[in-house]
Amino acid sequence: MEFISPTVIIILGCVAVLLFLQWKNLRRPPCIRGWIPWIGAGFEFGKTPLEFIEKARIKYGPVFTVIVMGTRMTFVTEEEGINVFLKSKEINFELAVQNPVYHTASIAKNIFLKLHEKLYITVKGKMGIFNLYKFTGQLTEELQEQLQNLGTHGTTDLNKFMRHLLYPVTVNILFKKGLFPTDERKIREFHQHFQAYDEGFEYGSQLPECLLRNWSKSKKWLLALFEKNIPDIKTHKSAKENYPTVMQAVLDLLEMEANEQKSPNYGLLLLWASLSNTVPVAFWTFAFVLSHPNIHRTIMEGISSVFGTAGKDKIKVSEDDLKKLPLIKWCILETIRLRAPGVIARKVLKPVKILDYTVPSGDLLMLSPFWLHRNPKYFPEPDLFKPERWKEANLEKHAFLDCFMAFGSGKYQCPGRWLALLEIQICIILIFYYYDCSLLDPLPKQSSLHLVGVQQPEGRCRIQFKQRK
Ligand code: HEM
Repeated sequence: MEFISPTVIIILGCVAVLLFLQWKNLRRPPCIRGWIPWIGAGFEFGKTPLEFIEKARIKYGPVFTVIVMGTRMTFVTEEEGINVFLKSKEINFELAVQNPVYHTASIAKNIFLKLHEKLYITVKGKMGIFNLYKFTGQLTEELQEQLQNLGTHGTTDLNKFMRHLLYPVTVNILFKKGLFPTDERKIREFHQHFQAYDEGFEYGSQLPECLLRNWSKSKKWLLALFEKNIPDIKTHKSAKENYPTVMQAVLDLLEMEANEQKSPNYGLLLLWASLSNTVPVAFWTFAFVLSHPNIHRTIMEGISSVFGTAGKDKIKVSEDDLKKLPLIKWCILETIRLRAPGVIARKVLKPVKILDYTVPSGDLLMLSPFWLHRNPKYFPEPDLFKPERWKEANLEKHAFLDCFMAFGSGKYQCPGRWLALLEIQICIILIFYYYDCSLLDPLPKQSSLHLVGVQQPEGRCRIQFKQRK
């Protein structure tokens, strides 16, 4: 009988260990690839993407990859993966969004990469916490102006109402006072095109424009609107406010960088970013408050104690007034927690290890704030609307609750977050100061059709309003 020499056994053992280690290192997360090449799991995923993610997590575990339209998306849903998403130097925001930016705003990838950081710093500075006070007076005035058109009483669709209020206010503040049309027909056109652009944004960010005719028409209409108005925005000096608007600061930077021809395209991006999430969040906050009578009553009492009971005169809202009404801010944040964006994305630059898996470079690493906010480990009783949980947050120091990720994370988290909160706070104060309101329909369901941005309502939701005496 022949024996294998001990040396050979040792060598074979070493080879086996090496192969095992290599296999372990290259072990990729479970992958859902569908059965049609390139399209991958596109059809299943596209039907209800939010539900798809949760079902996949239950079936495949905390890290899994989905192939959709040739793109590998690796989802992380638990601590270790989330830590990599938040802290690893091997993942990148700009490379993850350059493609969607190219498709939705026709900004070439090299221009986007060259200018992104400078533009981000400019926009963040203009809307940062220390400059916020500059917006308070103007927001209050613009909102009051819009509310005057509402009349003394009536019934209206809440979503439409929020659009009619916030489209003009946001455009006039971020771009130029008076830029939003006042003529009925033009207002209708703006609404129609912005809504079409917003609704098709997710498909528009992935598919060639020639496949989306109506969406493309609305995109061109909005670009033409900016093309026409850029010279005016640039030279406009407000009689009252003598500091440049956010868009004026962007235009100055583009001029310095010799990229003025892309001004309308950046105008379109700013317009979409400023409205697409803020309007539905205002809608949901209002609907949540009205469907919780105790909270509604406490808010009304708070507003009366700060501004008086009758609601006819124009009021001024100060930083101090806002501090006296913390429940309103908690309601907004609790709403954003419950209706948070479906996903945020980063590009993997070098392979990263998560649990026992290696996520290869080139993958999009995806985190779902929506599902993270529904994890009872981080948010007890996650499905309940509980504004009081925000008592725990150090909002004075501008910190949210741990694991609250609705505004993204890291270096490039949403630069408009403080402005969005301020705008909705003042909006709620003014509506409740002037009107008694009630819901005529049950709280609508949230649509699970979209992953980009916050969830939209599904079905109608009307309110009744009556001027307070
Ligand atoms: C409740 C309302 C809002 C929500 C939930 C929201 C959420 C987000 C999220 C999740 C991101 C991506 C961040 C990341 O991936 O880490 C983002 C980016 C951005 N947001 Fe917001 N946002 C809101 C309101 C606003 C407003 C009012 C503005 C402007 C006035 C704005 C301007 C932007 C811009 C310009 C970016 C891109 C930043 C970059 O390119 O680096 N957002 N937002």
